[in-house]
Amino acid sequence: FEREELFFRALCLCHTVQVKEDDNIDGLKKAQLSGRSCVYISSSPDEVALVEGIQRLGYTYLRLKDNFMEILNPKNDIERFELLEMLSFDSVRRRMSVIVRSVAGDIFLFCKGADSSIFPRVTEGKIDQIRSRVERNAVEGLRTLCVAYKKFTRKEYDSVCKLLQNAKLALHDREKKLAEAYEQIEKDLILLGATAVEDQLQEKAADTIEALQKAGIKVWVLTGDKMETAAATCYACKLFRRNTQLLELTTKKIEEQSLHDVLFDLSKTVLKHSGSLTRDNFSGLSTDMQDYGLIIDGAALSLIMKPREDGSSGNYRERFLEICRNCSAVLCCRMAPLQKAQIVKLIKLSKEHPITLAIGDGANDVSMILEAHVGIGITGKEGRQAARNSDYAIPKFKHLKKMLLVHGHFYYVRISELVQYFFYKNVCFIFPQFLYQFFCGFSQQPLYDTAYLTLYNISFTSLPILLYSLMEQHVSTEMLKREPSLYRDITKNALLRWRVFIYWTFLGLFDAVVFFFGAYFLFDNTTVTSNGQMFGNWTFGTLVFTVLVFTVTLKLALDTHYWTWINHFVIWGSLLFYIIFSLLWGGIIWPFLNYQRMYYVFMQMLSSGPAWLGIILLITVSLLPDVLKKVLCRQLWPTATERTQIMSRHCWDHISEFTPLASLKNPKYRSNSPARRSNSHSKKRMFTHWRGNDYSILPSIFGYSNNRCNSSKFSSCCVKTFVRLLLLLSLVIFCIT
Ligand SMILES: Nc1ncnc2c1ncn2[C@@H]1O[C@H](COP(=O)(O)OP(=O)(O)OP(=O)(O)O)[C@@H](O)[C@H]1O
Ligand SMILES: [Mg+2]
Repeated sequence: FEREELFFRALCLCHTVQVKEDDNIDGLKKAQLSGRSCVYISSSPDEVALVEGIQRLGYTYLRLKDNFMEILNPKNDIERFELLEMLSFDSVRRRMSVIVRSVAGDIFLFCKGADSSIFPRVTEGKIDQIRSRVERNAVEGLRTLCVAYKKFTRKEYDSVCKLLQNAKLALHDREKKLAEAYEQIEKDLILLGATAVEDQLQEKAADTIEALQKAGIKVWVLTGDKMETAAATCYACKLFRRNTQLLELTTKKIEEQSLHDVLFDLSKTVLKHSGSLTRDNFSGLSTDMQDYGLIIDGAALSLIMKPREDGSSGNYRERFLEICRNCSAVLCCRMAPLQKAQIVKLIKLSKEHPITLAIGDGANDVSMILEAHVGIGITGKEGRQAARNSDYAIPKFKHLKKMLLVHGHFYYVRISELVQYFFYKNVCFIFPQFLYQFFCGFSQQPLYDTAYLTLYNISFTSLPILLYSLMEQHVSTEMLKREPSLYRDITKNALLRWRVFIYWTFLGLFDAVVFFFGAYFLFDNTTVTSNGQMFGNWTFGTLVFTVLVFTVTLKLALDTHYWTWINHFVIWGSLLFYIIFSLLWGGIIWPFLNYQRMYYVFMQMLSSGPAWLGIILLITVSLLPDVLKKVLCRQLWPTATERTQIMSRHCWDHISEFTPLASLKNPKYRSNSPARRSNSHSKKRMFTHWRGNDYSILPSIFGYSNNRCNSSKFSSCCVKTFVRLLLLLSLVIFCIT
């Protein structure tokens, strides 16, 4: 064969592609019948691309059967090669080889792999020409591979066989021995040529990365690819921009200067510009500063990680991390899979202890996916290995945006409310019992009836928070997607800090004190109902419990922004259920109870005017501090999310004037919008379905809101009507009593 012909045969034979044989037509027939349309599958998309590409030049890989690889050449002859050995690909060696025997009896080794691993092994061929071509292709962002071959004599092949056999049968260090054998076999090659394959970015990759950066997430790219290719990809996905100054920490640089000097120079450069301003460490870039992008390769990384003789490797690592902290993006190229994991670990254990997320699609990403706090696998062309080892699997990279910025945000808010609300409602529940035992000296008797004790957490107050933790959307999905910076409001565990936790606990204690002493003073002054009956201890407990159930449920109603009919059903339903249960529990003589302590207690309590007044006043007083705090904080120090909430109501408010609002493009809103628009014309007001009561309802109830009241049609009206009714009722009762 000529070298050129050998090159094509090498591409046809040196791969792990399988031919999919469906419809009972094997590759051969299919190729002959229907103009060569075989379906190729492989875990490496590059190989599929190469085999398909070579097909266009007239060489069709047909199949591998009984250890014979068949190819159809441009003259329509079928050539058969016996596959003798396969030296499979791995990401450390970065190359693979096959040893085949032609019909004429010639034995060839075909090897293909990364330029960095092929060039040191070739001794012949147009080396310089091909090298410069490969460089040029890589700069354009193409994935390049080099192809080389070697011919074995019979004797040479026998010794190769023996070498491989020994390595394969070794009981100890088999991996190492195999690697050594491969190293010996794949040398003194003759360079045949190089290939370049375009690796297109997935759709919206650039958009996703931009959004992640705006959200304050620092993006690092870890790849096995060549530096030039990887840098071009980073430009294409806007990780590097035109004004990004690239800093290189590569083997080439380290060969010129020592590692120590390179690190020193780089840290001097990055610190010079950042000056006294401290960057937000691992959580993003500031726009007003010079942007730096760091490029580091695998060899340089292993030098940094290598412990020095004096045992002071920590020094280099720290300096490296210091440089990374001051760069807006970091690109790690020519990384072996374990190095990817090493990097993740290094960041994870750095002094800020940032939360790491690794996302990848190939088998070489598995180790870093396992190492990171959150591992995400993309199911795609490179098989399912990454997805199978991940915490979450997604079909496309672009889904990461919605997953983190929308669902991640929602679930964080939901979970944090769930956890703290649970503490809160149980503090409210338990603390009055302590007060009761302490002040009233009833060490044996509980404050609440057994049924109330049992049902408080499992039915009276369980469903509303459950629903909240599944459905709450404090801002709309569209808004979160459009404004990635809202994610910064919840970074660094903002909603589960000690400060917030202590606030909730204090709120619980305050409410408990209000319930108990409120009821206590009420009982001190009014111990007799209108018909002359005395109030007892059980009535006292029932009163406290009623206030408790209403307060904690209404507190959640006030926190809910996203109102659907299910929320209404569950929240008002829970309260209704409590009332109906209490009426039945005390209103009927239950045959299965030996004694009935609660008989007629609830009804008796409701028949007393002061009890009604007490209940309403206590609920209002216990809800008030939280409402006031929220209203004040919203007005004085609003977070970005709160500003968006306020803004979005304004948008709806003036929608008749500014109709082209982005969210109107969303079909969800579009379907509603005509009705809404006509509504807005008549009332000059726009109602939104969600964004129920973000504590601007309450100012509007009390008449001091500067936002025109335009909250959710149903929910806000319900809440407002409810509060107004309560106020009215308490006034009436107050007058009567
Ligand atoms: N099937 C293959 N045969 C020969 N060489 C390959 C093959 N696949 C990849 N290579 C070479 O080995 C290098 C490292 O591959 P590896 O799979 O570790 O990373 P990658 O695919 O380049 O990038 P990423 O880490 O983003 O998946 C590649 O850049 C390429 O040059
Ligand atoms: Mg790969």
